[in-house]
Amino acid sequence: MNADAQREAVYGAPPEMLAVRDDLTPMLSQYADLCETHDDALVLFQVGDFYEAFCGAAEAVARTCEVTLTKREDSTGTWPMAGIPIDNAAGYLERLLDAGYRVALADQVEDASEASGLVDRAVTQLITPGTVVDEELLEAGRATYLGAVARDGDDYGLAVVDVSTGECLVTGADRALALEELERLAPAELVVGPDCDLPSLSFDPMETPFDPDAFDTETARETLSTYAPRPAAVVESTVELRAVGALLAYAEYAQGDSKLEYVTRVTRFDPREFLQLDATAIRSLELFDSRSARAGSTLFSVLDETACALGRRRLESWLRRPLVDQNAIEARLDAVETLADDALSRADLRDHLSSVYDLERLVARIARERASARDLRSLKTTLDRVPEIRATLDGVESGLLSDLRDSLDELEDVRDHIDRAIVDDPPQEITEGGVIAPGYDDELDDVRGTAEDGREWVSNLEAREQERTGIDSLEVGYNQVHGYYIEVTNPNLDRVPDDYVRRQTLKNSERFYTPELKEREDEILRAADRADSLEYDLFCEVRADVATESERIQAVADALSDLDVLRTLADVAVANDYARPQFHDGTVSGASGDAGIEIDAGRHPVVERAQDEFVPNPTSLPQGGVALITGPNMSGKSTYMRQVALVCILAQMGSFVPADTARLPVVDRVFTRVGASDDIAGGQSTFMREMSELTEILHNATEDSLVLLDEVGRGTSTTDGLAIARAATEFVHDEVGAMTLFATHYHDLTDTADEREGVFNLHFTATQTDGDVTFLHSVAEGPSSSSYGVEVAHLAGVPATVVERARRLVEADAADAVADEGSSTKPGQHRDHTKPTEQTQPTNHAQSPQDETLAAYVDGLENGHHTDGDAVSPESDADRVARDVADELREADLVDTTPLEALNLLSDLKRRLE
Ligand SMILES: Nc1ncnc2c1ncn2[C@@H]1O[C@H](COP(=O)(O)OP(=O)(O)OP(=O)(O)O)[C@@H](O)[C@H]1O
Repeated sequence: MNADAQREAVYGAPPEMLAVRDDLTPMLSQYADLCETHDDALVLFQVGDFYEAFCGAAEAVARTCEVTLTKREDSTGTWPMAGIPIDNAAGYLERLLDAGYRVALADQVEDASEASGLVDRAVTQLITPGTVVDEELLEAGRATYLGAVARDGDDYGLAVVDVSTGECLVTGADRALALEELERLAPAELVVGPDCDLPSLSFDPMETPFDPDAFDTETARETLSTYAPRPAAVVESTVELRAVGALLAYAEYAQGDSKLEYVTRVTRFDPREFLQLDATAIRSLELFDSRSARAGSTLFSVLDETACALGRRRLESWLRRPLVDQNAIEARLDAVETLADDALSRADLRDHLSSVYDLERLVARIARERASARDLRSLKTTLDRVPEIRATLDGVESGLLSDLRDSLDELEDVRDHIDRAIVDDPPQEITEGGVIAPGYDDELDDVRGTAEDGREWVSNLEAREQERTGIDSLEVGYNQVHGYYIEVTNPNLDRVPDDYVRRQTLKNSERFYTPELKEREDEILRAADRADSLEYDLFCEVRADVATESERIQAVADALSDLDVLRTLADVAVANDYARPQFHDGTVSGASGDAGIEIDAGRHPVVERAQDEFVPNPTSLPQGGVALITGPNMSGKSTYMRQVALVCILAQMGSFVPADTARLPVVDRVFTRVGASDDIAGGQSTFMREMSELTEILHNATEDSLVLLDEVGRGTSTTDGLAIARAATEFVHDEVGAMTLFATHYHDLTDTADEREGVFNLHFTATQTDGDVTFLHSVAEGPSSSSYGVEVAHLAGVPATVVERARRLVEADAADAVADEGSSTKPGQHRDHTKPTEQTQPTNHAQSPQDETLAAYVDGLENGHHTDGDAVSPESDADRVARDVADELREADLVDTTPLEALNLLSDLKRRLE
């Protein structure tokens, strides 16, 4: 049995109970019923202060939570049983979730003391990765999404909801785009509609089977209409409607079949309204997760100076979805600039925002009737900061900041209500009194007065009775079991008056009560009980009243989230010396002239923080330009390429950038094919993965895209790899026109620059002394002459004998190559590195408009010409190159040449000959 099957085996009613169903005790019968109606989860059944599970489920709970497996015995049998204490259930629930269980909490839904017979129980909450709402089980700064996908032919609908905050998003797209969006949102749990047929994803959501009828168009419309009166105004297609309808239906089911009152807005978005970043780009640019040894160093960690959880979640969402609307970007940049120039306001804002509670989750708890009196007070404390925050923003220049200021509703009515109703420092429990402030409710004040008078009477009793009896040691006390008593020590018992009634005998004393004391006691207890239940009712009323303002509070939360991010970006810009990026007018394709990427002294925001010194580098990548970047291993090629992409991403999320100046286009997508990594889980070899990522880029990149290619082709033989690299470079340049940075160790590729105007060479250099290489990390024009691979191997500690042998092999190979070229290559017979062999031809998918061009392109390469019709004349070129090489060899001064220089020269000559 696999793990899933093992878990599912304990869902549903235990077969051994079903076998004696009619004989079960009423309680176990109720348990079996609830297990049957919730047979997609492990039912935890409230019995007093514990959640209990029986039979197979008990064994699973005992094993997973490391609690004792006990048994419950009754007339119908002996049932294995395990229980977890409700008071600290969170830790145990987390273990069950981590082990992959779905858990249904069957709570007692009536007061056990008021129940006649069996206490009523119902499943109030399903706990699964996408439906958890308990603060302890949620990550503070990260949205936890529950998602649903629906399909209609080639169209997909995708919806997500964060049940802890009420954020609900829906979108629709073709398969590729929908999958990309799914990867970007990475819901923790996914309800998959009929026929969706999803591929394996790069994250690992729990896939939840749910009633396929929920995806039915009419059912979905009905579900959505309780959240949005006019569903048609929210979604743009039935497939979107089906996704969001099913999503909300499942979320309601998970919350004990109740409407999610705090989902006050369903927001539709179009993925094309954002800079598209697929999972590969997000991963390889290390936006959120670090793959390198510098664990924890990600772009997000560099940016995360947020003051509150609201800001942290918003920052994550801005970084995942940079904008493409230039006006919106500029509005954010204006706001960041305003705050960057105003250290005082920035500090004030930080101060205020750091005492802001997680309003979104508070509101959700309030609406779900799970908020405590402390939660209401936290809400009040947070709202108290709003006027101060507004005041900080008084007279700000930025349009966005003043809009945010205006949307900060001070919610005076809500604040005032909470302030009047709830005491300053309420207890955690809401059923035991002490929650409602004096003066809020007349009846409560009366009842409290009665109890108070009674207590006062009791507190004076001791003195009165001492005087009446003449027993100085007489004491009045109280205990939970016996209530109030008058205690007299044994030597004084003969002085006890007649109206004393014996209550309890101790070793050295006797305890008594008087009829009057009893009467007062009953009065006090009645009044205290009445006060507690009145307080509870009043508290629920206040909570319900506040819940009706959810939408207003959410709007404040929204504005505070944005503010915290803008303030954070300003802080980061100042602390790290970032500059405001300038955008060209319109996108690349819409502009003329200087439309490419121009960065002066750019830095990699994460690497620069991880080391003492960082060498800034310029970038000048014109529209449609392809930069081929060569240089030794470890010289900084990948860092350089990534820093360009990160600058673009930062700029489009509204952040300043690590550079002296940056003039940028608005790019529509950032594509990366960076580093060779196996996708064993996805069943792809390194090379297959590399090729499918390349295919993805060649199909989808546009002239507004930025493409990073790092060592494409290295997963196969040199000849094939080089051919693929060359064909891809030419295609990206000739057909796609995307701005491209291509790092390569194929030095032979660099001559593409001679053939195509938009292709140019950049290289990174290193100096070598006594066999050791020092990297300069600075980019320069033109191709590099050597990769210094053997020297880097030496630096990395490869044993000296191996390094020495490698060095000799390289020298011999270079010498052979020269000899080969001299003896066997005749003009017109040079090796054609551009010609892919059969098994490496890119597959013709013929799916996108670019496919046909791509296929034609590869055809062209095979037939020795290019699709752009530029006939090259290999023979005359070869003659010329051979002559130049011969001249250079003749002129070389071998006496003053170091072995490395000789090797470089050889490599260069060889490259040119080939
Ligand atoms: N501009 C820079 N200034 C200072 N250090 C740098 C710079 N660029 C890169 N480095 C350092 O050099 C290391 C190697 O850089 P990087 O991985 O970019 O090299 P590479 O040329 O892509 O190597 P390979 O070809 O082996 O993939 C980085 O981890 C970083 O520590």
